[in-house]
Amino acid sequence: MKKIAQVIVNIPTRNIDKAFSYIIPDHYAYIDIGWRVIVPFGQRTVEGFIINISDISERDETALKPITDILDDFAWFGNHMLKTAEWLAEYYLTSLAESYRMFIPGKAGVKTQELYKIADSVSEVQLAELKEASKDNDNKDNFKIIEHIYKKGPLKLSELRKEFRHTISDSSLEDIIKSLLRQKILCKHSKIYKSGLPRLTTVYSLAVDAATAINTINATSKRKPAQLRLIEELLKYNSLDSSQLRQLSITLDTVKRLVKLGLIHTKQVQIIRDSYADREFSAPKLKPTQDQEQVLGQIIPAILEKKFKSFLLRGVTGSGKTQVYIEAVRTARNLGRQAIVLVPEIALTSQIVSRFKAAFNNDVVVIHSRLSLGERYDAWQRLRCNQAGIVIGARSAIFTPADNLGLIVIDEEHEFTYKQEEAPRYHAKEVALTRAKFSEAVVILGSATPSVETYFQALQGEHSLVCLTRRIDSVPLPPVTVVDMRNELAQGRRGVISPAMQDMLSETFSKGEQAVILLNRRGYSTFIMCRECGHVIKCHHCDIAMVYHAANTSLRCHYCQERQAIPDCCPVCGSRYIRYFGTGTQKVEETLTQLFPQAKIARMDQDTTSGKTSHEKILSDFAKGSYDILLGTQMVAKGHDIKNVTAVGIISADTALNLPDFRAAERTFSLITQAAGRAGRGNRPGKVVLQTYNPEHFGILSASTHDYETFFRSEIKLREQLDYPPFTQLINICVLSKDNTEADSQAKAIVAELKCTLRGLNHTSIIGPFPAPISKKKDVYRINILLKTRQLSEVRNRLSELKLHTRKGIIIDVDPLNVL
Ligand SMILES: Nc1ncnc2c1ncn2[C@@H]1O[C@H](COP(=O)(O)OP(=O)(O)OP(=O)(O)O)[C@@H](O)[C@H]1O
Ligand SMILES: [Zn+2]
Repeated sequence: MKKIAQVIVNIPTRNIDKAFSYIIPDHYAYIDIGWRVIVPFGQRTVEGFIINISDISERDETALKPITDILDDFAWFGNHMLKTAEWLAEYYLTSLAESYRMFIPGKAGVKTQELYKIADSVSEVQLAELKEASKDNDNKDNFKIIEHIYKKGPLKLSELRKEFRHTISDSSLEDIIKSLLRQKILCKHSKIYKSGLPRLTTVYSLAVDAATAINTINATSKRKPAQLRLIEELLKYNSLDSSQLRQLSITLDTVKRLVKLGLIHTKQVQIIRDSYADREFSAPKLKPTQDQEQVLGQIIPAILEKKFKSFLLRGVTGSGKTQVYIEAVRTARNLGRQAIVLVPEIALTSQIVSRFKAAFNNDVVVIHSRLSLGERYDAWQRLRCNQAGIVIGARSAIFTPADNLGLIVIDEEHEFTYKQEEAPRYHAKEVALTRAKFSEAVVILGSATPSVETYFQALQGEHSLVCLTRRIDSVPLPPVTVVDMRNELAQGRRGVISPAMQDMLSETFSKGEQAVILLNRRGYSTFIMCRECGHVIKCHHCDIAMVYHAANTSLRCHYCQERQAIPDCCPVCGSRYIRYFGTGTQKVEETLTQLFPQAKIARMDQDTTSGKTSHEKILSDFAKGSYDILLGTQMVAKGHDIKNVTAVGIISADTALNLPDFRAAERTFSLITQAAGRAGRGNRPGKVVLQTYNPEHFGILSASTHDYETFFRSEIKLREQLDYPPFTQLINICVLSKDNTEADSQAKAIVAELKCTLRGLNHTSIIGPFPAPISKKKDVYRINILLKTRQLSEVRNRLSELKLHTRKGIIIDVDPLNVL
């Protein structure tokens, strides 16, 4: 009997949020839940995912349309992937399509192309009439277009543009097409292509034994030498593909002739693209230390048990967490299970990639943003056909279609990059924990500075806490000297580099060692403020301070790229004391060059790393010793392990403290601790100088002693007092509109609705509406409503009934990390 499939159609429209039913035709009777299919949807043909199958009723048989095609010859979604996708939509209040498509390379398995064709209802007679009418001048162009489409068949707009580029302007062409569509002479026709499919190549091999081949050639052929050589090569290599043939200078003609004679046969095989395939990696084989053994002693049994369990691995900087991950992954692989390793950013973490590659070779697949769609598809394909079992990638790699997942590692779990700031606004840690539950896998969350929420959960017993409290070989953590910049100023020292930092640097260079200097800003001097009236020059579109760029002496908005000239005087009070404020990397670079003319400086910030490989290149050149100083923004503080770095200078530790965000202290603590942790990782002691205007701040004090526990105890008290996460959970609702009053009234209306919906719920409050800290972005006004609750799932259920997330101009962010 025929069956019905419930299909989620993969179109990113938020107001369609349910599955649709289609008939499974007899020739696809074998397809099942989790398959990707192609279905008609309204006027269109789209990709869909089967999430359920049921029996057919008589009524369905006539009312429903059939599935038209399939995309793969296997079920793309395993059972736990389907469950994870369903959970994702529910938890983050996004549409089903938005969450299922996360598991597809490029988020879609098909590409659609709009074509224009003559409507079926148009008859020859009508065409003749139109031709007649076109003699009248006004309609000449119309008929030219009709005639062309009639002759050529369905065409793309770009093809029409090209054809008529000399005779009809683009805008009138579009007008004419619109009018012909209205008159129903033309109609739209969408054609779909399967995208990101396996790449195939033809492989040639002998179809008969060599003697037969040679005899046949000798008997029939004129161009014997080339043909005989081909047979010889085939005997040597067994089979050859076209690129190998090219290398051997054997022409396709020669091959074809022998195919025709039936001496050679051809086969299509899939080529799997792997951009790391030819690269060599090496790393010393390390025997786990006693501390690592002790931690692994808890993790490995859990992996062997094939049951869900999560660990928080808190290990000070340089304690050898990577080696723990490697041993854990080895255990999962020995069981034949797969592992996903998440890192904050591939470009900044090439060292961890190299270590895994050195340990596991081609069993590792690296997913990064530079992969083409096809390469991404192939990476996943290698996993499916068991050519590889370990995936390393940034947050989206958590959606890797691995069917037999045994372990998920999240390195530097505190990093904010694990949260996606566009729909679906998921946090990779939450997805990982959920996926691991469904697949009975182990999760390791690793960090020297775990997020306050994760550590709290671990103390509550949600994760098993395992610790590495010492660096490898008990190398001491570097001592931190705190310089109070207020004192410096009081003593008339206005330089960006304090004498203490200068001394540390000269000593470092005199020993041939290297330094990292961190500055949490970019630009020359970041913003421009009037010293008399305090006015700050802001972007007209985004309500955020414009950033000064010395390279082209202009001001630029980092949100919308708008440029402005630098004013001579304050636009508000007219004062001429409109001065550069703040310090940027370029200015620090200038100062360093003056102080240490011999030192070679590598600057790493968003300006110098816009090229594709520049992050990796700068870091690897620095690691090789081509530079003395690595200077830059946050990115210089992360993940690298360079033994010759013995000094770390932190120029201004306070910038993050001033952000309008309850996590400001946490961000500052973790940034300083991570940066300081880059120093002295080899056998030479490290040193850190930390400049600050807030030396009493508990975040800065505890970072200066690498003291996570103390930081956590102070921070968690504040969170409890203010009722912030982890004691509550937040949902941010942002209302967007180009019209300020409209945004305002809509926000007020939503608050009224929320009050009604959430009535009677304890420990739940509605804060706002208030303008977002960045109250305007790209000319769109933004108003926030913040929900704070201890009953997230109930609040989510009620919001889901309100269907807020399907409305236009509303962004819902569950567990937001950033409400700017
Ligand atoms: N068992 C071992 N024996 C010898 N050296 C080791 C061992 N394990 C790790 N190391 C070395 O210790 C150094 C620090 O390790 P790793 O980079 O993994 O630290 P980490 O804990 O990830 O630090 P961070 O959090 O600062 O990134 C590396 O150079 C690594 O090669
Ligand atoms: Zn702007």
